Amino acid sequence: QGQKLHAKAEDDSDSLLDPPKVEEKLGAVPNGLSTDSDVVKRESESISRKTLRNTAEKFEFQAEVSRLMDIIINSLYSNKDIFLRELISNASDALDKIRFLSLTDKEVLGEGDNAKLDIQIKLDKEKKILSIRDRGIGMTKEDLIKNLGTIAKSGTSAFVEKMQTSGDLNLIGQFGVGFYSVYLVADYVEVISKHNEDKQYVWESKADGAFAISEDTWNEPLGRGTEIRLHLREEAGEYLEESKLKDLVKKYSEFINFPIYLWASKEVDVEVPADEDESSDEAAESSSSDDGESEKSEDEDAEDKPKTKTIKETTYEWELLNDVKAIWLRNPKEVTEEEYTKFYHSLAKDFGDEKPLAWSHFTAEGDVEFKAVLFVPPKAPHDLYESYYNANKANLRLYVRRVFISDEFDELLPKYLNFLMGLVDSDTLPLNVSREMLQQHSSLKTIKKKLIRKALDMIRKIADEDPDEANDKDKKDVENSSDDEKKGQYAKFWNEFGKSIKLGIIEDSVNRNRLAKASQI
Ligand SMILES: Nc1ncnc2c1ncn2[C@@H]1O[C@H](COP(=O)(O)OP(=O)(O)OP(=O)(O)O)[C@@H](O)[C@H]1O
Repeated sequence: QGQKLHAKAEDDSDSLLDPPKVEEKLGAVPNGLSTDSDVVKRESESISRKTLRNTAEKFEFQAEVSRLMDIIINSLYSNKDIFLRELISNASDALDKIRFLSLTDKEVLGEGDNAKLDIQIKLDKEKKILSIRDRGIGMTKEDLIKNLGTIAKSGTSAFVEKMQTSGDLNLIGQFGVGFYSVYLVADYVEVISKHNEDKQYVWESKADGAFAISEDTWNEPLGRGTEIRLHLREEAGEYLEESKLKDLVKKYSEFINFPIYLWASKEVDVEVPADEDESSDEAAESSSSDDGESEKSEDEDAEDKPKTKTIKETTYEWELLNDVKAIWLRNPKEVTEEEYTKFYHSLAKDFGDEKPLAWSHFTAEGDVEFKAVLFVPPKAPHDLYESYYNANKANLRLYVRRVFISDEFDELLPKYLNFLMGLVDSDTLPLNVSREMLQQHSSLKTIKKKLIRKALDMIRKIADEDPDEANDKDKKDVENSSDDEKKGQYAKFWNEFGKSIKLGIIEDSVNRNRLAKASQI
């Protein structure tokens, strides 16, 4: 549980929070404010700034989280881009969660804009603020306290340790602490969040060991969801460039299943009156003179002079940055090796250079219909055997008719195959039932059976295609395959996952023979 330092820490809160000036905060309001409402907002904010300082609750980060943040803040790691990928991935998870809840309770989505399940990125060049907003599930005050600082996840210390040896921050998402990567580029971060069951709150921290939470009475109401505002460090100015953000979204967030928009500038040609100043002066005069002739003389003017001219004007609009496409719905023949590799990286949150050792993309037909993509990762996850008997360790994402349901269904694969990554999307399973009911659905057994068969075939194929394993007759049909690439793959597989196959031989009597074949090394 987080340690609350001061409930009413007026004196200290200045140094901790040092909230941006009134104008700064206004500058970051996502949809812009009209001049009229500016005044009202300014007023309400200057009141609430006091409230913020008076009522801000301060918390200390859990020790491991603090260490992690120190490492990130002081990191010389050059690939700072990864923070955006982590934030978008969190936004997408939050959207998946609310969409899932809406299957059994439509009301949770609300109406109008609230029901739009998208991600919005906005820049404020002047104030150097980058904000990412989603209309996902949002966080209650309690969630903010727990999730962003006080409860360290099991991956936190594992990641801190890993960082000390490898220094590779790229792996952060795999350890479940991706959020903190924001401090690679920002020195002050605000998380504004609204959950259906709570008020709107602001979490803020300068990564100096503490964070603060206040009820949000000054920002625009979010309706539902979360907005993360990054007050960028001086040297992180590149993230205020639209082109940079567009490239990053393309590179890292290709497989996000929700639209990602950027509030992007656009030069447009606008027709304006040729000599605007003059004519408006005249118009002003004529309207004030209020004599019957004024209209007539304006018309005469307009006939003599060119009426309009074209000027360039900058306008802003939401630009869609991604194709919301589900790779698993495509014909496997049309998906390239590179696309599978990238898809694997995004599923596994593993953004190294390594390709998966194998994959299988198939459609099952018959009583139970589903599509699936399975991957054998190039490396075993850091905690594969540590948590072998724990539930909720499955790495398969279950979708029903393209809607993400859960990645904690251990009914889909036996434990010994938990090292596989991938997803299953079924049209046969019902959409509008609770997770518990789904878990008991009879189709799951059939899905599981087929997945195991396909998984074992895929593993068998690693051996069959590996020239190093060429002591049996099936090798002829793979002679033409890219031998070099396949060479040594099976030994690599065995090294990483051999223990799982051995456990399978003990645990899965039905597939014992198949498993024995897969372990012919
Ligand atoms: N945009 C968001 N909306 C709702 N909850 C969020 C959001 N961002 C973060 N969270 C919450 O904060 C937690 C911590 O996020 P963090 O990125 O550190 O870890 P993670 O999302 O669990 O793992 P990963 O880094 O692998 O995505 C999340 O598990 C989630 O509960």
